[in-house]
Amino acid sequence: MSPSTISIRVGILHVNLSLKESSLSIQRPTKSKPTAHHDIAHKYILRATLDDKINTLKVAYLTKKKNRGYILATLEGIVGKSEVAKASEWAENLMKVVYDDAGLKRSRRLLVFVNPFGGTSKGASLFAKKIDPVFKNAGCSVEVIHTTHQGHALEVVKSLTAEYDAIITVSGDGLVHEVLNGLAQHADPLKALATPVAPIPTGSGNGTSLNLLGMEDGFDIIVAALNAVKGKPMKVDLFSVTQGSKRSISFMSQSLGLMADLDLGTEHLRWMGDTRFMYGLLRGLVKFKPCPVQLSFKAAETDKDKMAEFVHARKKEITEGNGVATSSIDSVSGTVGPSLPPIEHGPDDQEGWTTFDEPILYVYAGKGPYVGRDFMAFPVSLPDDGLIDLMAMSADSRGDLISAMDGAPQGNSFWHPKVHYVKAHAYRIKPLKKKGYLSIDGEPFPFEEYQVEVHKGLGTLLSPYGHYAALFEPRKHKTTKHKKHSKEGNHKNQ
Ligand SMILES: Nc1ncnc2c1ncn2[C@@H]1O[C@H](COP(=O)(O)OP(=O)(O)OP(=O)(O)O)[C@@H](O)[C@H]1O
Repeated sequence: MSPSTISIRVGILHVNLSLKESSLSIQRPTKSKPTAHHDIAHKYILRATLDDKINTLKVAYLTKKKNRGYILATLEGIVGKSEVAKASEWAENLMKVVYDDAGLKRSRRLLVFVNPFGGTSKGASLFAKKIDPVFKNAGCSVEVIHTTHQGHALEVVKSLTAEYDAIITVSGDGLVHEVLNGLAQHADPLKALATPVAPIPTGSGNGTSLNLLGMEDGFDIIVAALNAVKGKPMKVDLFSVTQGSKRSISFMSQSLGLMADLDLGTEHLRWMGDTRFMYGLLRGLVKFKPCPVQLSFKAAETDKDKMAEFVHARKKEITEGNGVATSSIDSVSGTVGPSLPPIEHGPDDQEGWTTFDEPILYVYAGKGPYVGRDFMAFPVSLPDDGLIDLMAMSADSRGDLISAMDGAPQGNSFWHPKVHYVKAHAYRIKPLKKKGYLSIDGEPFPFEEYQVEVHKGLGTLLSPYGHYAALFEPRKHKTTKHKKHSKEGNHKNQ
């Protein structure tokens, strides 16, 4: 049987390391505190190695500092000569428990893109000082590319020949968008898109990290680095956005009207970090300009309560281990296929479409609950339901907008009666004026006619949980049930 406890000498202190069921207990007994110890949960352990040339055992792990988030910690100590074989076995056993038994591959091969100009331009130094040491201490092999221009990551990924366990982006959501489009343009796109992508949040829009890691850890670059090392592949739907003959991949959101203005119209305020989105919202409130577009969609579900109950049940199923949201690295990298799925809901598809015929303040569509830390726009979004969450706000009054934004970080806008929310297979936008902003995954696109449809499970992200981390509950009392779209005369069936 493998030894569960090993003793090392750190300076003049003797430290006992005991492997427990769900943690590693580090005991540093002193005269005054003979039972002093702290426990590290298995998920935070990066690696244990024994260097038998210098009889040294090293354990690398993450630990939480008060008011500072997580930091990388290492513990190194000398093993007695007679204990070297035991220490080697102990280290191997620890690696087996924290990687193999958890279905995780050790020492991942990572391709890392660092955008030196993302967010407040701290990506390169954060990578060198904080993120890379986590990868190295976890034993990962790391190939780093500092992007020199927009489209750089796309060009590299498009013609990748080597295989990686994951592609890591050190930037915001824009670089994830670029990488996914590069994978989609690869000669073998389905296999390429099975390579998991994991963001490390150093951009100004980091909604993907929030969705994967949750509100508490979503901006913690160390937790995001841990996700790169130990997260499990989670299949996610991707969208095809078609404008004329041009097809792009979107993974997160498309927005028009107020929600696009507050993002693209505040580019010059990047120094503000994500506070610029709040500034943009206030400016939009003052202007209160309707969005000149016609929206039509192919609905799958229009009942908000049913959506909330379904997402709640699905998360519970995954948390209790009955869901199948994640897979092992080996099983996803085996997927092969010749080309991207065809467009199914092109202009020839005319059956079952509904047109929204009220003046619209904004259209927001996407996947993943958070679009930023101030707005859980799609609280009932699921990674792989094969549907896009589509929201349109009626342009009735400023008061509606203010009340709809009340509780926006918790997803409460969803319940607002003027926020029309459907789960759709596809939707189309026809601009009614020449000028406007169209933001796709936070990137500017031509304000022209387009259509979006969903490809179930086409992309892969790394996730610690196997589901989006956002917390959102079905409402307890259904007192003021929202209007159902199809029955209220808001929409025309074509
Ligand atoms: N070296 C570079 N120089 C200029 N642009 C770059 C570079 N590397 C990547 N980009 C582009 O910068 C854009 C912003 O990236 P990203 O969203 O990841 O960061 P961000 O700071 O959150 O920006 P945004 O707020 O615009 O979303 C993306 O379009 C990306 O392709």
